[in-house]
Amino acid sequence: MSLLVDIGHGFGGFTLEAAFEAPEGVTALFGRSGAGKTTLVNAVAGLLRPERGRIDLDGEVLFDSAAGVCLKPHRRRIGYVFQEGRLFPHLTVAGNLAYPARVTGRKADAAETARVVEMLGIGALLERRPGALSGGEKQRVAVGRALLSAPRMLLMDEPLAALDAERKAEILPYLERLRDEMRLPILYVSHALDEVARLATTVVLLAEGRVVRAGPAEALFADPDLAPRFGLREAGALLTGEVVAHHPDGLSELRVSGGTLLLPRVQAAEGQRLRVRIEAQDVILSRHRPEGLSALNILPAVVVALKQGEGPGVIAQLRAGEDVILARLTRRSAEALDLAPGRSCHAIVKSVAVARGDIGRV
Ligand SMILES: Nc1ncnc2c1ncn2[C@@H]1O[C@H](COP(=O)(O)OP(=O)(O)OP(=O)(O)O)[C@@H](O)[C@H]1O
Repeated sequence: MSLLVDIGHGFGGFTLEAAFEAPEGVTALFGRSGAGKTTLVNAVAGLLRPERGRIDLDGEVLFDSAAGVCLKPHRRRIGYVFQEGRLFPHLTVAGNLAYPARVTGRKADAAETARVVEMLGIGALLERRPGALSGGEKQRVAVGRALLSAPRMLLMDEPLAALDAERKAEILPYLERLRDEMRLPILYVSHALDEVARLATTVVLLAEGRVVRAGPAEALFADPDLAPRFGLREAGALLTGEVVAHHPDGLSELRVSGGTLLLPRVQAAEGQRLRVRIEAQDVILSRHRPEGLSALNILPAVVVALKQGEGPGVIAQLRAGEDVILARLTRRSAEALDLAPGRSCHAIVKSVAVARGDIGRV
C-alpha cells in the first residue's frame, strides 16, 4: 500500500507544489508553520480540491484534475485523527469505537475491535465517557475509532500537540505499535522533531509549499545539510541498535554497529531493536581515545563531511560502523583537531544526554 501525491495549489501569496510518496509506515510531514502541511493533508483527505495534480492511494485515483476526478472525503476510506480527539462526548469509549461501523451500517467486527483495543491499551476505559479520560487516553481512543472505520490509510494532524510531555511519552509506544502492526500508510503532520525522530519511517521536509527533501528518516536525519532545517539545537542522527543488557546501576546497554552505547534504563526486552536519536550538540569529538573521562560512550568514527554554518559552528558527519553520527562543534575546535574527511576520531556521548523520549522501537 502506498499513497502517491503530486499536486499544486495557490492561495493569494502562497503556492503549494509538492510531490512525494508515502509507503506503509509513518510518513512525517515536517516543516515550519505555514510550510503547507495542513493544505497537503486537507487535499489528501478531500477537504480541499487542489488546482492541479493527482492523488493515488494503493492504485485507486482519489483525485485527478486532468480526468476531473475528486472523490468525496467519505469515499476515500481514510481515517483522520485531529489534534484534539473530537470524540463524541455523549457516547462511551465503546460507543465511540462502534460509531464508524454504525454510520456505515456494518456490524462491528468483534475480533478487530478486540485487537485494536488491546493494541492501544484502552480495555479498561470502554465504559467511560470522554469527559473522564486524560488527553492521552482520548487520543488513543481517537486513533482506535479511526482504525475501526476500516481505513486504507491514516492521516494524523498534530495528534500529540495538545498533550504535555508526560502524556506524550505515554502514547508514543502505542503509536509505534500502530506503525509496526498495521500495514497502512500513516501521514503524520508534526512540528515536533522528537516525535518525528521517534515515529517516522519516511520524512517529507516542507518549506514554503515545496518539498525540500523526502526519503527514509535515517537518511534525512543523517544529512548535515538538512540540520539547519530540522533546527540546529535539535538535529541529530538516528542510530539503530539491539538491547544486550540491563545493568543493576540503572543503565541499559545497546549494541550498535560501531560499538556499545550505555543509556538511561529503557523498557525493552533484551534482543529488542531500538532507534536512538543522538543530538549533534551532545557529541564531543576527540582525535585520540580519551582516558579518565566521565562520559561512558566512546565510539571510534571516521569523518565523512564537514558542513560549515553561517556562524562559528560546523556540523561534522561521521561514520561509526554502519551508523552515521552528527556532531556540532565550533569551527575553532574543528581546526584545532585538524578534522577533515577521512580522518579518524572518537565520538563521545554522555549517557544522560540521551533523553528517554529519544529512544524508541524500530
Ligand atoms: N483557505 C486559505 N485561504 C488563504 N490562504 C490559506 C488558506 N489556507 C492556508 N492558507 C495559507 O497557506 C499557507 C500554508 O498553510 P498551511 O496551513 O498548509 O501550513 P502548515 O504548514 O500546516 O502550518 P501550521 O504548522 O501553522 O499549521 C499559509 O501561508 C496559509 O496562510
